[in-house]
Amino acid sequence: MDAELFPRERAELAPGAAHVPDWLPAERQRELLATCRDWARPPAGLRTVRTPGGGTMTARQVCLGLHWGVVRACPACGRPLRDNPGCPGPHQYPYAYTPTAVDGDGAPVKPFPGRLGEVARRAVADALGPAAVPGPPYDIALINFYDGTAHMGMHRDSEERADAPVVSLSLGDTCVFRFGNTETRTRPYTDVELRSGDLFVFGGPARAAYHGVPRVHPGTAPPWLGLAGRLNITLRVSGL
Ligand SMILES: O=C(O)CCC(=O)C(=O)O
Ligand SMILES: [Fe+2]
Repeated sequence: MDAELFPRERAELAPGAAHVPDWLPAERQRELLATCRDWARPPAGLRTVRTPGGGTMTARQVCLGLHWGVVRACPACGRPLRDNPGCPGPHQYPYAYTPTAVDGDGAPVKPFPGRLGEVARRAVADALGPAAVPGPPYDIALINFYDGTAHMGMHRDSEERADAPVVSLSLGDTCVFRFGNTETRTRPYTDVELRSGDLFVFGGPARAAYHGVPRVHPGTAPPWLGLAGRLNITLRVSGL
């Protein structure tokens, strides 16, 4: 057993940003992992994400509800985004949400299951209190798979058109999660360890904070889970 000398405490990193260790019981983690494996299958399954500069992200991803990725044209009006500053389309160049895996196999994205929305609402209530639970339903999941060498640079989750809290669930290997500020990709930031079963929620004044995953610690997943690597599931309200 990985008995802790001191139990890990829940922590509010900033107003609106909370880390709740061990939120998901072992059995729920196993179930969620099994469904992630189903979602990762084609069509519109796990893919390597291209970045605007022609590179690729090291974490691989599958989306539910709406597909997140780099687009060349406005999903609303079809014109090249750079030529289209006045378009009311729901995009923020060069990333956007689209109904199909435009940068993958082109298939329609898998639906967002209502039960994940319930998980998200419970998570927000537990982490930030019932008043923080948003009115509109959660309708997007981004599932990122990290092998031992993958990481994610500092970024903001800004393609949504709603300010509902982002709910993050982690499975498998422990990682360093860097939670920063709303102004810059650099300091001040706080590094927290996210382990299998941990919940992290950021909403309110922390919703637009930069964050990233500088490191995964390979081989640290709980042996009973049966996962080599790390999965992170973020649940979001699109507002689209
Ligand atoms: O893997 C994580 O913990 C964070 C993922 C993330 O920031 C994202 O999907 O936008
Ligand atoms: Fe993010």
